[in-house]
Amino acid sequence: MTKTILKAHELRVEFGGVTAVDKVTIEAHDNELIGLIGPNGAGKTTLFNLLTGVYKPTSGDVFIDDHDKLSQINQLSPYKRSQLGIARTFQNIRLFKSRTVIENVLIAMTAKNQSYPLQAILRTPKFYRNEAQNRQKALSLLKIFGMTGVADELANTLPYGQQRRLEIVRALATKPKILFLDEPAAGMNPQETAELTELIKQIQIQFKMTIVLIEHDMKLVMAVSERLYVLEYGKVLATGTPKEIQNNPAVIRAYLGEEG
Ligand SMILES: Nc1ncnc2c1ncn2[C@@H]1O[C@H](COP(=O)(O)OP(=O)(O)OP(=O)(O)O)[C@@H](O)[C@H]1O
Repeated sequence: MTKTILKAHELRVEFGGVTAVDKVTIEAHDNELIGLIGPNGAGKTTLFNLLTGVYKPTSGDVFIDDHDKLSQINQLSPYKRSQLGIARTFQNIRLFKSRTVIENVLIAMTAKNQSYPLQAILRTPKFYRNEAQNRQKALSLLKIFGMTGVADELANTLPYGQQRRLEIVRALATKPKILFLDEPAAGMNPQETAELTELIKQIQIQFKMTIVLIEHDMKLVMAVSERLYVLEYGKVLATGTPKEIQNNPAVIRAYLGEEG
């Protein structure tokens, strides 16, 4: 039986007079890769912000799996949601640019552990033990992504494609059960996009997590998604497999305009 990991029920948010997300109901299952597509301004990023806690809904609910039952998380902060297993990357890269690659991963790992700052201040033996273990864990994560060679480089010296890759590694370092990727291919060249496509497939196989992906690059999104939701004017216009969506006349019209 497929287990629901994340659910939005009739989710709605208004900014002034604009309803950016309008009664959206979606579901993501265990180990499923969901693509979220739609024309510019359709409400994709706003929906991500509602699901990850940046915005609170005007109405409707967000649920996440918590020990095998769905728990309503409408009022939880992004930090609390990350403790429940939600991680994300952003459209604009948000790395600690003047920190090294491995420091970026370590910061993400320890951010979830509330007792860590106290251990760090007191410099307990446990702190040193954890430090060494975390470094090892960070290095093995970086190894999976072919980044051990740059572990001690400053994040802002990496080429663009690798910075995006590091953002994903950093999100994975929090051991999420659901990963939100907001336009991970934005600004990438075709070679980097092809590498990213393989990377996303590999993450899903190796980490067995639920992934929700916003992406404008149709080749990428169609290659990796098992199921798609199409948003238009803040509403769900269609849902289905990539093949069903590509052949859906309403979706084709939404992308091409009335004459399409
Ligand atoms: N904080 C905000 N205040 C006011 N309006 C907003 C805010 N955030 C988003 N909007 C509006 O909500 C609508 C949906 O925007 P959103 O950025 O979610 O779309 P999108 O599908 O992610 O677009 P894109 O593909 O261009 O990134 C737009 O009309 C946008 O102008």
